[in-house]
Amino acid sequence: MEKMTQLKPLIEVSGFSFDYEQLDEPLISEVSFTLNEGETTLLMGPSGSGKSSISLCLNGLYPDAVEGASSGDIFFKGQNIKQFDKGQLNQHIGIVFQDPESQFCMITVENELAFTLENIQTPREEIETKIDQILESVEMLDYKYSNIHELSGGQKQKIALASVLLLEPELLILDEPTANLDPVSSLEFIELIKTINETTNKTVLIIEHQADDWLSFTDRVLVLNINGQLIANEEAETLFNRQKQLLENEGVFIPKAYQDEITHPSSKVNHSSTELCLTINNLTFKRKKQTILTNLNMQLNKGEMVAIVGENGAGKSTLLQLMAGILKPKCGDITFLNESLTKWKEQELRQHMGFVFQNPEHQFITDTVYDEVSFGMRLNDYDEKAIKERTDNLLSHFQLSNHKWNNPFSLSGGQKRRLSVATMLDETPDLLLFDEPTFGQDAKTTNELMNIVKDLQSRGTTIVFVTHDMDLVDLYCDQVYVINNHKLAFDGQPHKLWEQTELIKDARLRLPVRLDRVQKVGETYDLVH
Ligand SMILES: Nc1ncnc2c1ncn2[C@@H]1O[C@H](COP(=O)(O)OP(=O)(O)OP(=O)(O)O)[C@@H](O)[C@H]1O
Ligand SMILES: Nc1ncnc2c1ncn2[C@@H]1O[C@H](COP(=O)(O)OP(=O)(O)OP(=O)(O)O)[C@@H](O)[C@H]1O
Repeated sequence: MEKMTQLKPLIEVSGFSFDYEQLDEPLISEVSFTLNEGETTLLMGPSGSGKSSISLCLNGLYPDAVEGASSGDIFFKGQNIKQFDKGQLNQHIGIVFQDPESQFCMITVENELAFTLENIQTPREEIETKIDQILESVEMLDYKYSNIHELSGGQKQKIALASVLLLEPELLILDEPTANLDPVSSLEFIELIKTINETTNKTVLIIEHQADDWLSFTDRVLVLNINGQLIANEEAETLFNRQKQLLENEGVFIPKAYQDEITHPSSKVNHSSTELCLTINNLTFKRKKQTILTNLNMQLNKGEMVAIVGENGAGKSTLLQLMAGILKPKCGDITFLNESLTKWKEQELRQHMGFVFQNPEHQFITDTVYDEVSFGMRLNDYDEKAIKERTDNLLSHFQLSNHKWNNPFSLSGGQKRRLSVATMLDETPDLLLFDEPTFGQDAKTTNELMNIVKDLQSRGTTIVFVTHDMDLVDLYCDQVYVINNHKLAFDGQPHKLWEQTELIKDARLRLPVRLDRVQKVGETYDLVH
């Protein structure tokens, strides 16, 4: 891509440090870098390294909005950001937060977008057209009058982006923007950002754990390490070719095009028995008048690991909540361990079944990370010594020991996800339902999380997870279910699904990387096995 020959700095960060009062060590340590006008920069680093925090410092929201302090300087177009009025920088530097829910103020999609436009004094007669145009560009026009809180996770993410794009900021910061998008929406989203970057010369900063799909228009990659130091600031090609080991040690995902080996699922061990764990018979589910699922039948065996996949809004989370007994079907029946879900007592059901919500915050109920993990053990009357031992063990497994006494809401996105999983492991459940288990995780924590899940599976737990990550399905699952057009469109082993070209297209999925044609720097090779 042709970029401007004369690089003009938009943001200059100079010897910048930042710390939260709550943390023992400074989070960001004397970092310096420049974001030039029109450039696209990727910011990578392990979970908890401070990526979201530094991006909130760039638009002046932090340190004022939190109990924290900074030193060093940040300049926007040559002017120190301390000299800008509060709120003024927001119009120049737009952030799409990691958790899109946290940025909504209004109830409906239309009102949310109108509110944004009113705030920047858009003439009344232009508002409707601008809303329609932006919704069209993120393929959400059909949801203009919807209640935002009734949208699926991926749909919320698209509305959050639309809202920030309306501000026409000069710097667009996207914090893990595709984490909840289905594979095709994710590629389309990246294409949209690429077009915006190319046609409007907007500067873009993307925070992502998996860089693969962004590389075609990334100018530079910045990498923070867990001590908040900037350990890389260079072009992707040199970085991933020359610094692979360093990045791997930090837990950073190496893009597939730069990996020597692509993991093949041959090592998968099948732990499933022929005994049934959960059965769904003729399930049909509607929300208000909208049909979500029609006539679904499923049988999950004990010790099986299965994935539910499908496009955004297909009904995956709804299905998971039905399996957990959180939603009740009006038509059809769900049987868990040979007993209809309607007959289970709530407390007993929760002892046998774990549920990890799509948004981890929805399940936090205490004030400290330690209490959150030990909560279930207390309900089950464990003695204090056993509680302490098991809780400390889980915290260490999930790399949360340093945050033991912190408030769960103050954790980073990846840490919140790990905590939400840890809270479900106070006992070995018969069934563990996960909504997007690995989103927001770096390479190391993804591996560790999946190892913990595999270990549970080997002890007989049936694992069901909703995911948009086809590599995860390929590597770990015995069975995969595809929800498409309200129906169960596929039920079988992952390698059989990869043969269903039409369905993959129709359900907006993609092939796992080992089966995709991979562009390895300088050569093209076909990895179809
Ligand atoms: N408001 C806060 N108060 C105290 N500590 C915080 C607060 N927000 C974040 N932290 C801590 O700061 C560290 C960095 O968090 P941040 O969200 O910036 O990380 P990140 O690199 O974006 O992580 P992830 O990849 O998991 O999203 C974490 O250890 C987190 O617990
Ligand atoms: N609380 C709710 N009230 C009404 N409708 C809802 C509610 N939650 C979800 N929906 C709608 O139900 C449909 C299915 O949503 P669901 O969250 O199950 O989809 P999903 O497949 O998990 O999507 P994603 O991949 O985007 O998370 C969507 O069209 C959504 O708008």
